[in-house]
Amino acid sequence: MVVPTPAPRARPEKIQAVELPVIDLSRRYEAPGLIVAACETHGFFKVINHGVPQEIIAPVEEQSLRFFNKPSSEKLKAGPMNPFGYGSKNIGFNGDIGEVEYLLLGANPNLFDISQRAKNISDDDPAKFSYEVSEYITAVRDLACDILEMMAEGLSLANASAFSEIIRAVDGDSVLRLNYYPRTGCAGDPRSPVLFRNKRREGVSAVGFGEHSDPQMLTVLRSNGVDGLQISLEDGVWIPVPSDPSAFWVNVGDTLQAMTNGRFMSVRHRAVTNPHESRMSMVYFAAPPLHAQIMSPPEMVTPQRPALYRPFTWAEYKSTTYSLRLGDTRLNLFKTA
Ligand SMILES: C=C1C[C@]23C[C@@]1(O)CC[C@H]2[C@@]12CC[C@H](O)[C@@](C)(C(=O)O1)[C@H]2[C@@H]3C(=O)O
Ligand SMILES: O=C(O)CCC(=O)C(=O)O
Ligand SMILES: [Fe+2]
Repeated sequence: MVVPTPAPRARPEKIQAVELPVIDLSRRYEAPGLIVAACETHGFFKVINHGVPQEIIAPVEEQSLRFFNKPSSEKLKAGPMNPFGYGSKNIGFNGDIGEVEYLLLGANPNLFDISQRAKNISDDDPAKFSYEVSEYITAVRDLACDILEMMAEGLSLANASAFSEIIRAVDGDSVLRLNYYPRTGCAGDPRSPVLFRNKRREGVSAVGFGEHSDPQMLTVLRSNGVDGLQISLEDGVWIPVPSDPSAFWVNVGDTLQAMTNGRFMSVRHRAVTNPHESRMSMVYFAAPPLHAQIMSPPEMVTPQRPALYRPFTWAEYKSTTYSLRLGDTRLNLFKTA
């Protein structure tokens, strides 16, 4: 007789409002120290006065929203997601699902994926859209590199470009992800993976993008003024991240955790939907080239703090990531002991 495995019981979870670190990048003298502190305690912070003009952000956000509002048959022309393109509900290739639609685009200006895809994303002027996306990617990449340089300064590294030069490499593997979370209008949809009551505003919420850490070095995220991102510093406790369209939220990825020998933490996070408004996020993942060796600068490893992870290439880390589930803690597989 086959004994059915009981369905796993949902872990009780708690929502906890916490004040999150805010770094004013116009206060250049204090930013490096504050960024390092935020990366050690939260792996996450908001940047204001970041210098990315609204004129660069708005066209990409508007065109992307227009794309997500198209009928499914049109959107599918920008797919399948392999490895880039349009995807709906399926996240990765190992059975993860969420209440999310997305466009995953290669963000290396030298291997520019968007120029080929733009015609299936923007029908009014694909060349213009491709140009606008490339402007956005350049701006957020420069912002990511500035932040990485401030991190190196805050950590007193001899090489101030130790982190940023990897992201600036001509063959970098960075990615732009445009996520669209329809409002949870379809309560009772049997495909919704997790549904729970939203206590703050009566209604039902679903998990749009499940709990995970980002595998790359640094993530630079903005959303369209609708809340939904949450971070977790403690198992089962979720901290809501208020949306601020004038700012960017930045998080440490697994690769930077490894390069700082565990001093910075790659924060676990997720995105939830709400019954009132749809949400869109634009997420830039700053990644090394495939062949890059991920190892700590010498100052990060001391007799008191021996190497926590063995050296590995980004190609090795990426293929491990893609062989696992979204929520898996893949960096543990690279520990020295
Ligand atoms: C289930 C998966 C989707 C993902 C690759 C993975 O196997 C595990 C990590 C996922 C993630 C999370 C951050 C980024 O959104 C992403 C593009 C990445 O690099 O790792 C996604 C991957 C994806 O959606 O393909
Ligand atoms: O949409 C969001 O706010 C989070 C998305 C995310 O974590 C991701 O794309 O990796
Ligand atoms: Fe993420």
